[in-house]
Amino acid sequence: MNEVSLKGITKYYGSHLAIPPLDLEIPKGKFVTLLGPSGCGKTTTLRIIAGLEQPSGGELTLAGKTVYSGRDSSFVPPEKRGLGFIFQSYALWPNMKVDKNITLALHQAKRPKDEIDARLAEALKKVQLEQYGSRFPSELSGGQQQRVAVARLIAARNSILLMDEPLSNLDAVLRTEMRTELKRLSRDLGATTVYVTHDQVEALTMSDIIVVMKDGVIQQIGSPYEIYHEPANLFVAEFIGDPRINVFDGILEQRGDRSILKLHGIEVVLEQVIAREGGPVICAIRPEHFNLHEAAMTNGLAAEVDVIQPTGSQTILSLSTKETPITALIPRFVETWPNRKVWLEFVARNMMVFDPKTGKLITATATAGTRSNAA
Ligand SMILES: Nc1ncnc2c1ncn2[C@@H]1O[C@H](COP(=O)(O)OP(=O)(O)OP(=O)(O)O)[C@@H](O)[C@H]1O
Repeated sequence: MNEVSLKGITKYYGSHLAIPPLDLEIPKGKFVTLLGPSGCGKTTTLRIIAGLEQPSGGELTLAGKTVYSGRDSSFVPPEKRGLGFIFQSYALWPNMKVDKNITLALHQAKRPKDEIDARLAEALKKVQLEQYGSRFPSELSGGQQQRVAVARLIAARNSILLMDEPLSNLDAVLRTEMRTELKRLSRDLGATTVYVTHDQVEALTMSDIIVVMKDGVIQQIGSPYEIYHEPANLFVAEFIGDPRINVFDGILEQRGDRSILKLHGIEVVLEQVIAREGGPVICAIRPEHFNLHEAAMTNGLAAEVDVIQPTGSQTILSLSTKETPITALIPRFVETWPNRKVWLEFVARNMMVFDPKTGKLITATATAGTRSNAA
């Protein structure tokens, strides 16, 4: 049974339809991220699950219990849904010390004192704030306050956790640390987590399942691998990946038993035959999927290295060609490029092809990229 189930959920703000009928099934124990650009309806969807927003129609079930139904207008309020929240602002009570902030809900639920003390100690230990129980939130750094919010979730032991951009106020180093902590928390609690972000790195690093949304409509539901390597459409392909995927206009030609892509004067023989008539298509290739050559190649795209940006383990190269700017990513630290002229080889296996009218993927690039799982 799915832990969170949305069936035909809609949401109007006045006459504005923010969420057209939305179906989403979230399996128990999974870390699911709602990802998309600003205004795509991620927060509204999360607030509907939380009960902070009343839908306009549809049905919502949590752990098999209907908490909203448009049919009879039944609505279970947030405090009765048994959910744990962590939002952008940590929502700590400023006038309560850390230990009270963590245990407030347990006191309200009239749990026995021994149990509350034990859960508090465990939660403070998990977030390494054992010495901070008697401080006020204002006496803590932003990262420590965030950890108090995490400790509150640990102590509450909710089986469904809802998180809305919880890391957006943190600096880069803390953000990476907290990413690990939240992922560990979700795993250790065996919780079903619904996480909202517009940050694709967070989505890729933390999720079991990513739900990509645009204008309130789900574009794709898949594992991080599928979303990255087999994007359902051009929107997903362009939204995921940093640096962005390179996109070209191309022509598909069927020649004998081969499908060939022609773009910018070069030809790429595709590994699979595409079962459709030849004609204009949109091709896309990720920056890490070029091979760069110093010597001229007949079937390589001539380019000039324009800007070099080393990021540490990788270097982003901005290249110019006669037709279009291209971004390439190479897996080493590069500061200078002796001879600016290069030839870009397209790796056919990694070329994605999209329908120019619908934007839908027409090649299944299941073999793209290298998928590896530690033994
Ligand atoms: N209280 C409100 N009143 C009117 N319109 C709203 C309200 N809240 C959200 N909307 C609209 O609903 C749509 C979805 O908003 P929502 O906040 O869910 O998007 P989001 O993807 O979470 O964006 P962001 O990342 O910027 O928070 C947007 O068009 C927004 O303008």
